[in-house]
Amino acid sequence: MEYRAGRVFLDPSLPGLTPEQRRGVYEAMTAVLCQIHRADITALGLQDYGKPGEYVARQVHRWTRQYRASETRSIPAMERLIHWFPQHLPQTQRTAIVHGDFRLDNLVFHADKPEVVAVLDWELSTLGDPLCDLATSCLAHFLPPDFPILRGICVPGLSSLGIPSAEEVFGQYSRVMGLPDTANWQLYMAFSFFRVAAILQGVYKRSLTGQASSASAESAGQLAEQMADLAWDFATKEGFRVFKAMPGGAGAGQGRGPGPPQSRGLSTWARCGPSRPTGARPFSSIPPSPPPLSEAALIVSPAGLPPRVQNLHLLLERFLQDHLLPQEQLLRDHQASSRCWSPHPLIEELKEKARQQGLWNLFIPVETDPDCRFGAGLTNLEYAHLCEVMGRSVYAPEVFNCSAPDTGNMEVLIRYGSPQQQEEWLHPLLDGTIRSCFAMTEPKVASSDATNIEASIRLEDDSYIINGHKWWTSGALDPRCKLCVFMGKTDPSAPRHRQQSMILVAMDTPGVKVIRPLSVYGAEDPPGGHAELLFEDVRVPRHSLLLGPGRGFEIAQGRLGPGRIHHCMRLVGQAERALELMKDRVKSRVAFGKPLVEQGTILADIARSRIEIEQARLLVLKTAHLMDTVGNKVAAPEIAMIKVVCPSMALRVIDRAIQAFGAAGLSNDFPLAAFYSWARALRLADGPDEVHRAAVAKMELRR
Ligand SMILES: Cc1cc2nc3c(=O)[nH]c(=O)nc-3n(C[C@H](O)[C@H](O)[C@H](O)COP(=O)(O)OP(=O)(O)OC[C@H]3O[C@@H](n4cnc5c(N)ncnc54)[C@H](O)[C@@H]3O)c2cc1C
Repeated sequence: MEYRAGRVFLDPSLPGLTPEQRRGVYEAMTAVLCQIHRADITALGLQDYGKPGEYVARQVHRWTRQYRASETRSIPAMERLIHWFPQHLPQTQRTAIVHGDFRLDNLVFHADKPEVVAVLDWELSTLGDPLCDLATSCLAHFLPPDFPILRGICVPGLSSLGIPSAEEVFGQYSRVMGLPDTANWQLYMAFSFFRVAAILQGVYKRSLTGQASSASAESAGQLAEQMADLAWDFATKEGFRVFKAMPGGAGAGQGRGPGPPQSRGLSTWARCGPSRPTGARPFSSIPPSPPPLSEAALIVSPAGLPPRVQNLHLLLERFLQDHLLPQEQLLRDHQASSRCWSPHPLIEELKEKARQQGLWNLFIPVETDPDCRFGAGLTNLEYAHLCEVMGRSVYAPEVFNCSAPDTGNMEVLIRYGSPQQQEEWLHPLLDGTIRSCFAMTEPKVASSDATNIEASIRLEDDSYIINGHKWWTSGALDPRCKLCVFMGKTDPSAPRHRQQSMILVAMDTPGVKVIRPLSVYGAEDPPGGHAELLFEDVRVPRHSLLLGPGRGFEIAQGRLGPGRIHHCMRLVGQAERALELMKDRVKSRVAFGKPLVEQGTILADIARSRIEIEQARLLVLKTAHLMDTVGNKVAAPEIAMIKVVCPSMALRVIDRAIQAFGAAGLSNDFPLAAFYSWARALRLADGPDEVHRAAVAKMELRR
């Protein structure tokens, strides 16, 4: 050993470096690992440095033993892994010097150049399978930034930071080492996380016996389970790869066989990095009718989500718990104060925090944004679980830049906006620096039938002149609202569904007048509100029209599908929170000599609520799954069904919670009253129940 001066990077996201410098650092890391693995053991006289061969098998055995010795309860994923590994050991293993703990913070870098000058911490080094080191070097790729024992870089948009994805790291390694491929890398990731889980379980056991005492030691038990789940997720992907490679395996494709039946992990992996193979999710070749739902295809619990999404789920839950729910009363009080029409500064602070954690623009479906240019590349099904968490607080969607009507407007701009429209409006919306509204409904006509809309959009020279009377334009009163997506008629003589167009109107254009805020059960929902607006000879440039004249319905269809399901996902979350509040309340209040929870009617109400939430959630998840696999058009019956089911379900659950709370349930001291009025509004907003039921019946009769 010798003294070497240089830099040690403790934060793997490498703050303060440019994307090129970050890439350079990660490439140097893999390059030095190749150098270590190339070392000639015999020439160095290190033949006895460890046992040759069977390294992974021995390691699995060793960590299984360690785990068993510190087991405090059964961790299902550990049991599955212990059974799985011996049957899936690598067929061929090279032997090299293995560092044993090869991580970025164990390297010293040159002061100016992306070059490793020293490798530290060799205490676990031995002879073994070098791919284990490579997998260890990629652990951070699958952990969130605030993971307690190892800072992670599992955030959306990793490639924009310049950091190569784990897949790219494995690719670089196999190129430099001249290996044919490292197709079984997921096995090595599974092993690495298995080892981390076993270590954490050991820490947890020591905390129980008083040998290790800190808050993080106590939480190690929970983390051990999470790591085991992550390991199992990689194991299932590896199992699926082997299954596909077996004669008849891939072609059979029926989800039956020795491997797990779904490739969800593979597609998730493909979406994580910039090198997502084109055609990995063949949307265009999807059959037109819904395929049978296999058990694994429909992930009904967050525990079944791919690791990256599980992490987002965990981060969201923690964010709500730590930062948002404790501040809700403050925000409610602000909304009831005389300053209510100015957004509370806390919201902007929380937005910044959420953004730093990668909890930002998660709503954009991978189908709309296959290269993850704007969002996190989640499927609707994955987002359903995350959006449900956001539904727990009425303030959450805005904090994560996932709130209506901005989400619908952003999706419209991604799908149909010209580069100029995207530059002007989409980017500030994605950044959360402005907000927007959507003006379709009019007071003078029954707007549940959008063909009734009377507002006019008339071409004059190089401008469109807009005239119309709108109401219930949500969000229009927010001082940050700069854009209105306006629906009106460009050609009243065209066929019924070709008369309407959508056009982008800057809110400060002369002629846009706010008449008043409308109220829902007396509440004006500041600072966005629901505005009655007058558009009088509003002149906007010709290029503000979206997609083209007469294409308003086409855009509305693209806009409303995802928007509707997002409302439903959030309503499931609202209902969950209402039930949770109800359970806490009835355990702590005593009436007529016993806790309320012991009253039969209360028990029946709790049971009814649980049953109804589960039913609604399953239908929401099925709808999301269909949207992912067969598209919004084929999923139209389910989209209409959930739009009817969820608001009514939430209303019943929230109403029972309010009843159990007594008068307090109606007050501003709890979120229940706001939940109730919003759920009620959603029986109308985005189309009344009757219209959706009529659509379901029509489609049913056509079947
Ligand atoms: C809180 C809130 C926020 C909103 N935000 C927006 C927004 O941001 N932008 C926007 O443009 N609009 C918004 N809306 C308006 C909403 O979309 C409309 O209220 C809705 O489409 C119904 O239109 P309407 O109010 O004109 O009702 P109408 O069309 O007059 O219908 C009235 C009733 O008639 C019945 N009905 C209608 N059709 C049928 C049928 N086929 N069969 C049987 N019965 C039927 C239903 O009971 C319906 O509720 C919002 C509404 C609310 C409450």
